[in-house]
Amino acid sequence: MDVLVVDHPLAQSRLTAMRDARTDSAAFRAALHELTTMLVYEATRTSAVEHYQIDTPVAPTRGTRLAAPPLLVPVLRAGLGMADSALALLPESSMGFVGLARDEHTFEPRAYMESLPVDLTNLPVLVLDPMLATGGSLEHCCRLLTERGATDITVLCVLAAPAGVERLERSGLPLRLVTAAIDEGLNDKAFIVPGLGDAGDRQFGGMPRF
Ligand SMILES: O=P(O)(O)OC[C@H]1O[C@H](OP(=O)(O)OP(=O)(O)O)[C@H](O)[C@@H]1O
Ligand SMILES: O=c1cc[nH]c(=O)[nH]1
Ligand SMILES: [Mg+2]
Repeated sequence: MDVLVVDHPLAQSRLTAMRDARTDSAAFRAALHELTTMLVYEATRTSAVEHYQIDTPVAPTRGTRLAAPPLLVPVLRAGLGMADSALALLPESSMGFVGLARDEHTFEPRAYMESLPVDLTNLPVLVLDPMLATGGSLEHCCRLLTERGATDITVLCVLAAPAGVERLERSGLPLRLVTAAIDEGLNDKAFIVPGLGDAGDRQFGGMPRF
């Protein structure tokens, strides 16, 4: 699996703001928006392009656009905070949604929402979820996508734990991972260490578990 760590100083400064326990929800969301812009920019660096003819005010010239704008798939809740900035950079993209909540005791993802196109053949997909911890949630999401024919999936996250990276690698799914950092590991509650806490709660506040 191809793994890209975006270690640009501007990306790392947004990540630091997100890690800092003193950062309030508004500032956390703002840092996530800006960091997502940088992650999308790096993730699409190698995207296929097509050329077409345009006229500047001075002369005809060759224009460039993405050959196939990717389907964006934020994983609810935490991935919602990445959706707007990704769509701003990729305005021709469509968006699908997957809702997953990790069980606090088993750490297994529980699916509660799935809104995706039926056929993803020949469509690149950009999955948005800030956290790759055990990897259970993102593996589940990516399987939903490959069951619909996706063969070109880029997972965009803010933080990854080595266990999650290994799990995605072992899954054999057609994935690429773009992240701002790979952290030390997981604690006994399967939270990333040093991490940033619960990315959903830090954006939107705590919520009762089902
Ligand atoms: O790699 P894993 O061990 O599966 O953990 C990562 C998942 O946990 C978080 O979501 P969470 O279940 O907390 O839901 P939320 O976004 O609603 O807070 C995060 O956004 C990932 O989806
Ligand atoms: O550290 C973690 C692990 C899973 N989900 C989060 O939001 N944070
Ligand atoms: Mg959460």
